[in-house]
Amino acid sequence: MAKMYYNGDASLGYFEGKTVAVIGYGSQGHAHALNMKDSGVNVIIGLRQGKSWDKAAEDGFDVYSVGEATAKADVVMILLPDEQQTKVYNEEIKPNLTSQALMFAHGFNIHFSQIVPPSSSDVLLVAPKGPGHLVRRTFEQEAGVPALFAIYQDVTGEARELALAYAKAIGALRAGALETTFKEETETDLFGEQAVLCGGLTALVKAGFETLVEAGYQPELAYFECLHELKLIVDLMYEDGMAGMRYSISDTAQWGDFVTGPRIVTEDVKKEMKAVLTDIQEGKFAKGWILENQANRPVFNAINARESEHLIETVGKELRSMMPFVKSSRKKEVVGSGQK
Ligand SMILES: NC(=O)C1=CN([C@@H]2O[C@H](COP(=O)(O)OP(=O)(O)OC[C@H]3O[C@@H](n4cnc5c(N)ncnc54)[C@H](OP(=O)(O)O)[C@@H]3O)[C@@H](O)[C@H]2O)C=CC1
Ligand SMILES: CC[C@](O)(C(C)=O)C(=O)O
Repeated sequence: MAKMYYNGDASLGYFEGKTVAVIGYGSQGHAHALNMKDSGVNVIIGLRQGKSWDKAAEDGFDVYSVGEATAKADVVMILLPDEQQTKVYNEEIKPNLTSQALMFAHGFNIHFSQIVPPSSSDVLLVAPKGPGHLVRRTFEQEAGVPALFAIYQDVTGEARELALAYAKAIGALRAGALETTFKEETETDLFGEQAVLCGGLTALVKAGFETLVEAGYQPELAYFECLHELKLIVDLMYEDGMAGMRYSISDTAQWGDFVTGPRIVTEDVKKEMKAVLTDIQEGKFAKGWILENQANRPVFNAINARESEHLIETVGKELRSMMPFVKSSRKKEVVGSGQK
């Protein structure tokens, strides 16, 4: 088994007398900043004027422009949307860099050569394997979300100590961290979110919901069956693996799981997954996403509008409004682009 790193493998001593600038206060930004503050780290925030600025100030942080925060810090963690990082880096971060360590939560821009860092900075990533709002929520519950860390450039000889200290400060070492490379983190993260966690999952849920509704079943029932219960099933897998989930479900369900699952996710689906991975590895996906942003997101916006009007969303909104115990990260956090 690969070496895993836990709280005992890291020291927060790295941060003594140092300041960390968190650039961006969205999904990941607010979680890293608040968790680090609660861990005793001196954190400042770099932003443009707007909703996130107001929220970070309300949360008690000293907030500066991106350039000012960079200049004041020893460590700069870039938690801007991937597609905006290059411009902000070139215009506001780079001119203020002396020898600050430069950090990322995803390797996209370094791996695909959109950001070329100076040779004077340590360059590393700490990438939580979970949404930012859960990075914060689990931290508050004395738990954590696991993370990957990778060193791209180690000028000071302290980059690894920083990576582990940072992972500890945001609570990731309560769950465990694994060392990787920028290439491996970037390619696997893009694959996971496209093929399984976001793209694969939403397509599967929608297909199930549409199949039931088109066959004349009630949309509310289809929502409970294909979306709501998914969380309850995944919770069991999160707690005890697939065997744990299968322990809790009926034997009838387990038999259906065994004989029908492979009819849904066929060898053809796996073949397509391999093609998706190849597109990622060859930079085709990255190029498409970069160009889509340069064109002002015509395709992204069209699909986003269409998706938000899907029956599963309107029915789900209505049903969830009757379940006040269902936690919503959006109710508390209105900042960030919400695109990731
Ligand atoms: N979302 C997630 O859970 C995960 C994200 N990551 C990585 O973390 C990084 C951050 O992503 P995420 O947290 O989703 O981002 P969000 O879209 O949630 O937040 C982005 C933040 O950046 C600010 N911002 C945007 N543009 C600018 C700008 N031009 N100047 C200054 N501030 C700006 C936004 O402020 P404003 O309110 O002004 O728009 C907002 O505070 C990415 O590299 C992503 O890949 C990694 C793991 C999981
Ligand atoms: C699954 C999406 C993710 O990769 C994540 C929350 O880890 C992201 O980039 O947002």
